Amino acid sequence: MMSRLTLPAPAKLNLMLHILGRRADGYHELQTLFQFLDHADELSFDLRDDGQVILHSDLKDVPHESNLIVRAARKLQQLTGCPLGVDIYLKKVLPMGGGIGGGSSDAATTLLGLNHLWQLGCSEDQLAELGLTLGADVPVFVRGHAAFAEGVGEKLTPVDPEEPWYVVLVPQVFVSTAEIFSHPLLTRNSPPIKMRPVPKGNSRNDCQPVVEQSYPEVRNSLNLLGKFTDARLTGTGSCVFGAFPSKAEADKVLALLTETQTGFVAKGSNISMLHRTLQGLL
Ligand SMILES: C[C@](O)(CO)[C@H](O)COP(=O)(O)OP(=O)(O)OC[C@H]1O[C@@H](n2ccc(N)nc2=O)[C@H](O)[C@@H]1O
Ligand SMILES: Nc1ncnc2c1ncn2[C@@H]1O[C@H](COP(=O)(O)OP(=O)(O)OP(=O)(O)O)[C@@H](O)[C@H]1O
Repeated sequence: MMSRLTLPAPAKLNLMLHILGRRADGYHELQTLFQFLDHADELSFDLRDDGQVILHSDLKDVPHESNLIVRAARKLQQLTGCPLGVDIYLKKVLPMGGGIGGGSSDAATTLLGLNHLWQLGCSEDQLAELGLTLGADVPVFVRGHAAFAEGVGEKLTPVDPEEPWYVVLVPQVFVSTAEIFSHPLLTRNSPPIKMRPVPKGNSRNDCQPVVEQSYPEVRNSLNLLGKFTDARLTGTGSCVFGAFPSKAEADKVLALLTETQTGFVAKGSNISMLHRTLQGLL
């Protein structure tokens, strides 16, 4: 009998995000740079032999069957014909609708975790392809390496940017990704850039102007963090981040902002916590 498997589902940042155009199906062509954070949800998997997938979580707003964790597990059963089931326990740490990819990361951790628990032997390519059907951000979490992404986010080139400490502020608003991508004023015609070398400094997120305009809380957080360092939106928000050379400096800045802001400090990492944990199991 295999014991319980516990794995992290870390957050990501989009260090830059350019929108190049819109495809016929409404999805947008992007260029973005993904890096992981050492800050994560935690998922535990207990094997069941009756084929049932049961998620135990305190997430009240997401119905069981539409949770990306359950959807990922079911898709994996369908792909492989696996007769086994699982009890999954979710400890939610990452803010939802924050642009740090919590739901997508949970899905990826479920795919890799169940591939291990159910001993399916699926390749990373297969899991990344399946992941893309769950969300544009899932493949990078399946791969687990910081990357330039093109296409809708699925064409990944691994890269190794610096790994600073980040202050991430979490404005208390929910930003809908679909709403931002359908905004009439969104920039959709950025020229493609050369993805190498890794662009440094003054890069931008094309979603930021429309998000700032629609959500004054986000603009406020950007202004506050911007007093200390270059501050930017991740994904479609609401979270904003800034880099610092040490944990001590990041902690100091967060402490100065805690009166009005919610946030956390986390190290950037080019190999995701999930993959570091899985490597430790082998
Ligand atoms: C903004 C990013 O977080 C950057 O990493 C991702 O591109 C969004 O990834 P995600 O949350 O996994 O997005 P999905 O769940 O696939 O899509 C949510 C909605 O965002 C829009 N969407 C998303 C990704 C993309 N490249 N173009 C889009 O237009 C679509 O309207 C879609 O209905
Ligand atoms: N396991 C899950 N955790 C969080 N959200 C989930 C989960 N499953 C489904 N969802 C749904 O997905 C929505 C987006 O959640 P998520 O936390 O991934 O947002 P996000 O950080 O903005 O993601 P992204 O950066 O990919 O745009 C939630 O509002 C919720 O309805």
